[in-house]
Amino acid sequence: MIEMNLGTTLLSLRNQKPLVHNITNFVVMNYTANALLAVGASPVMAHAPEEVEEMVGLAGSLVINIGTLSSTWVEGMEKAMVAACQLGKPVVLDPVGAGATTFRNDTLLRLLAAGTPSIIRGNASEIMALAGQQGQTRGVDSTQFSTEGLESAQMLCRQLGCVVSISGETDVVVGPESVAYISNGNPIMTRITGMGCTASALAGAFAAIAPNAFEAAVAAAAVMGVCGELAYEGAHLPGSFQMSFLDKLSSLSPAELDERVQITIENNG
Ligand SMILES: Nc1ncnc2c1ncn2[C@@H]1O[C@H](COP(=O)(O)OP(=O)(O)OP(=O)(O)O)[C@@H](O)[C@H]1O
Ligand SMILES: Cc1ncsc1CCO
Ligand SMILES: [Mg+2]
Repeated sequence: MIEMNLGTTLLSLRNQKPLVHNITNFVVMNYTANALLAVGASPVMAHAPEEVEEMVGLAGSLVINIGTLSSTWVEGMEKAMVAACQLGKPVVLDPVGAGATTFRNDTLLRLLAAGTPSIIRGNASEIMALAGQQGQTRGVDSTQFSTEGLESAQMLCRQLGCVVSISGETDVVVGPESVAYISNGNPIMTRITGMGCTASALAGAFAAIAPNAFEAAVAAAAVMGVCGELAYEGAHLPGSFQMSFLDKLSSLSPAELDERVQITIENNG
């Protein structure tokens, strides 16, 4: 069974301060950059096709989030994906709204043809839609429980050769050998936009420094969940919770993470 020391991984992130190149959506850009800074990483947002290849060269990892697409952005995402894969840099793909529109579905096919992400992180509806299962995607919020996406995630993991992380009440992280269940967090996290996008950005930060993609995805889910719980202790409404969550990302100690994380790891298959 896999041994993981998440506190040490968090410490390593803060010591190494990886540069995370984000091509993400207009809704969450500012919050995501602040979350990456708060946890101890260094964010850069850059989507122009003219510069993404150079930026990927500087970064420790790339996060592609398809939340608010346009044709020019897709061109930038595709170029960045190719460059990251050529350079061996980890890529996190957040398939926001997968299954909702033809444009999103076609874009995801294009990106997956351009390269293989290290981690795909989405909610259950998105992961099920990406796997070709008839999910019930309406927009960007899930209509399914995370555990309902397990088979889809296992299929994507096998077919694409990447880690698949499904967020929700329990976060389910599917790797080639193991499946991790992380049951921290608070339901208020669904009342604020962009918590999933933040989870993907953190997965990018951890992917830049962790020994493997599975550990990176687990660390991101654990930090999200534990900080969600800590933030809720002092802030019960969405506005103050959002600010408190950033504070907890920066004040969370490695020991606190190890103490509070609720994780079960099983063999995959
Ligand atoms: N019911 C819940 N209880 C506890 N934590 C939750 C719950 N639902 C979601 N979370 C946590 O909230 C974060 C975001 O997950 P969610 O599934 O809402 O992402 P998402 O749908 O992609 O969000 P968005 O698209 O708004 O960014 C994750 O860290 C997840 O663990
Ligand atoms: C609300 C919303 N719409 C497109 S992207 C986004 C942010 C959460 O995914
Ligand atoms: Mg999302």
